[in-house]
Amino acid sequence: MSAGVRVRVPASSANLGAGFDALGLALALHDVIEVRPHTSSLTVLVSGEGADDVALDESHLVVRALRAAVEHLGYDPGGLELTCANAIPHARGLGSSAAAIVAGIAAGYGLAGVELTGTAREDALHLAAEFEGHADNVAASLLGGLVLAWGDERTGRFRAARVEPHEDLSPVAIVPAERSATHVTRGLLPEVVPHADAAFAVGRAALAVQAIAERPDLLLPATADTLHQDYREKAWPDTLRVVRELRARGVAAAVSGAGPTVLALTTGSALPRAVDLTGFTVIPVAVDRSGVVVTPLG
Ligand SMILES: Nc1ncnc2c1ncn2[C@@H]1O[C@H](COP(=O)(O)OP(=O)(O)OP(=O)(O)O)[C@@H](O)[C@H]1O
Ligand SMILES: N[C@@H](CCO)C(=O)O
Repeated sequence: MSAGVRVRVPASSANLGAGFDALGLALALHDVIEVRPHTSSLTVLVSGEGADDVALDESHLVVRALRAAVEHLGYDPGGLELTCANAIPHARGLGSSAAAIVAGIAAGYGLAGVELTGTAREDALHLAAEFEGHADNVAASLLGGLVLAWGDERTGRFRAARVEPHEDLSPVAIVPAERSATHVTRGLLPEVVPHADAAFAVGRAALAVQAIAERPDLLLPATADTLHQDYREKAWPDTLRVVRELRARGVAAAVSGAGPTVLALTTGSALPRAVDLTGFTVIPVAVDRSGVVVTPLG
């Protein structure tokens, strides 16, 4: 029987401008969970982010994802002790829910002795994306680097491709204290957008892949958006002010995921002092290139 597993999972920033629900970048800010066999059915201990407010029972997001994974694999892990050391801020647009889901699924695979490679990894991605509702953040947390995510209209399955980001890329997360729930700001989006806005977004999202992988000099035009940021402005007006002021000064800034964090994609230069960042915490954060890592406990 497995002595348990340790799982390290990265944060992520989705959209990256116009790549709504399609592009994601893994960030080197990690939650670490450990899962061990236990005599009682379930014990959950949480430290760090969310310690005061997440559920400590079967409804805990990591537990729900782990249960879904072992059920999918036909494995019964018995009683479990889960400890979570969380560093990813919750409800700020840094993919905390996706990281929790990927951590739970990876732990389930680890307990069942199934390596997250090949078709097992493809299955895990689909399972995680079904949980989250879209694949951009979960793909980044699973695979690391830059990810391009899509749903296959033939099979109904979520898929993702990984691209290696340029070595000079230096993301900066500009994180406000306020939270914003993704399901709330998704509710602010329109059913349809003008064709010209869709055409603009297609070009910029495609450009974003090239800029992040090969051409950091193109990051500013590559991170312009017409699909979601303005529609969500009333949820976080100060976030959009910061995005606009940074962009006006040549910094490739976009709303991170569903906000309210601002992601600046720099090549190491300092942020302009003229932009008022009062109330925000500035966190330079490297690209995570490895994705989720599962280690057996001895
Ligand atoms: N490590 C975790 N353990 C348990 N629950 C979590 C964890 N991380 C996130 N959650 C749950 O997910 C919620 C946040 O999810 P939400 O999708 O709104 O934001 P996010 O994932 O941080 O940001 P975004 O999706 O915009 O990148 C938290 O309020 C909490 O209920
Ligand atoms: N693409 C998602 C990312 C946040 O989960 C959104 O913007 O709603």
